[in-house]
Amino acid sequence: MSTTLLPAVFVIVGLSFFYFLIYPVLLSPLAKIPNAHFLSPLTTLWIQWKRYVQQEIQAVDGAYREKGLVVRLGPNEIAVNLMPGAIKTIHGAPGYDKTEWYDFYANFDTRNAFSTYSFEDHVVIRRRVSRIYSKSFIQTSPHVQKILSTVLLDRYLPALSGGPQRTRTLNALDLNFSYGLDVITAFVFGLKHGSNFIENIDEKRAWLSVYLKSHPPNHMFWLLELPNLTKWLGRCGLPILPQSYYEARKGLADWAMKCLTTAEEDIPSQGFEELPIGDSPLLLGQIREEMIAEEKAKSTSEKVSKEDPTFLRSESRLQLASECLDHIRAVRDTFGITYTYTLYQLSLHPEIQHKLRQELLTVVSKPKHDVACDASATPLRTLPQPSTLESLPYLHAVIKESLRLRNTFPTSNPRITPSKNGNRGNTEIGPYKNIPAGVRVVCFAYSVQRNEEIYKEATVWRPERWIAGERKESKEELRKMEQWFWAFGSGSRSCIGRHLAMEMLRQGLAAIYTRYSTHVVDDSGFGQNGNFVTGGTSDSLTLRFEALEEKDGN
Ligand code: HEM
Repeated sequence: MSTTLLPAVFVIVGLSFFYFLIYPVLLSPLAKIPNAHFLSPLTTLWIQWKRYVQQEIQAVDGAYREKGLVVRLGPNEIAVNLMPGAIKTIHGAPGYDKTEWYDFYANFDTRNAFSTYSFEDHVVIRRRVSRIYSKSFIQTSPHVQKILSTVLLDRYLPALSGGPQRTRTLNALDLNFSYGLDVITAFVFGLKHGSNFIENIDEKRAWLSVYLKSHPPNHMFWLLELPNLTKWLGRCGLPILPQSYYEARKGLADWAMKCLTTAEEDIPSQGFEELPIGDSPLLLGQIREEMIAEEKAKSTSEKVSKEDPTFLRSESRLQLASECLDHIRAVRDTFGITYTYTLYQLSLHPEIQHKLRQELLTVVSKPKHDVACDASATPLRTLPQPSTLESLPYLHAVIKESLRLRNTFPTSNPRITPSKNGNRGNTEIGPYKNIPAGVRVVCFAYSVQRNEEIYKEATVWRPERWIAGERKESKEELRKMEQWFWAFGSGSRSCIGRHLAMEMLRQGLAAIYTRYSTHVVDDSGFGQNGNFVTGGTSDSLTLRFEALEEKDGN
């Protein structure tokens, strides 16, 4: 080597040594944070490997237990399990933006509320839909009530009907996926254009199979963690993802666009809520009207008219479709699993099931002769009042406890520390100060809601912990439990569908437990492997539904 090059080599080696070793290990503000693994300050290899083998939550949860509630996962990444301050700031304060991790959730290559990066862009999209997801709308809209009563009373209960034997054994997970999807697709497109997966089982199987191929569990690591590398390798002829993934994504997008177009054609000029009750495409119609108003405000042309379905510029239509499909995905990935988990726990705890039934029967009269024993009987046409169900403490406790232990958001939903508004380098997370901009932060509801200091016997499903007069916990302990409850996230990017989800959970449980008792037949396919049930083809929970006798539960 020429001697003139030697100094340059020394400088490069020295700088590399400083940049890759001395700075991250000793000088970075993150160096004060305990390392989840000894490699963490140097490389992301350890945590990325855990993600690759689908052990991320277990690895991070283990690190919290050993090292404390804030741990360092990589040179520029930390995990936080500190409520309420730290997590509610990370998931709530402006500036904690999203990253390319969310690119996967952009449908039609177009961002929606969930996948927008910045707080500012998100506010605009979220504002469009907040009215129809508000609690008052969900609980009073005749359209929502009609959707729920159609799906529950005309489809779900008949599916449980055991005929003269009065008993039916079935895969509850499968049925509950259909319940969630039938409700949300009707909420998005109207009953007329939504799915009827409960009754059309083959159609449901085909849809779920396409869905799973478009969210391939064994390839999610590449899609979420390394989206750019994955794309680039694909372009270079080294595809990581199977061809079936691309076909399924296209299939799902085509399905959503077809539903959207046919539902849109039915929207009358007076407005989407003028359609027959239940047929109104609430989500699609609401976003569309908001977008049209926004475009009208921007447009100089007088031709702007909502009667013209081609009015929305193509990019707005893609945004509309992207949003609609995202809400369907959000339900597919959460609701059916949480609801099934609730039925599972109630089936494992007959005494709690009995208490719940007694409470429900104080406000809902037990149907004397209905679909529970005779599918041809005229079903009851109405559901209990939403506000009445909401006031039942035992029902509330059962749901809350189930959401605590299986809220089914098994992903890290990362955010980055802010770089704007003079915050550069001044971010504080728990006891750690001067956290630089652009640090990736992950938090898991799994760990938040299993903190033994907050929830006694945290891994035990015990609804009583939430009930005044029945709990062992003091008022102060209850206040803390409420503070740490994080099933729907927090801040402006928290779950927009929480009131709909709660309504579906309450009405679903009331419909079942005033008519049936449930019993576990086979739970070997339901989350027994320590991982989350994400609805793979082999996941199942077989329950037996036994119609109640006249004397039962009273
Ligand atoms: C048990 C049921 C559900 C659970 C546990 C749940 C949980 C969550 C959580 C934790 C988030 C926040 C993610 C983050 O911080 O990045 C979220 C976001 C979201 N959820 Fe839910 N969810 C449920 C049901 C629903 C339902 C029924 C809908 C819609 C109809 C829905 C629609 C959404 C949407 C659109 C977002 C993104 C919101 C935004 O970015 O503004 N979810 N959900």
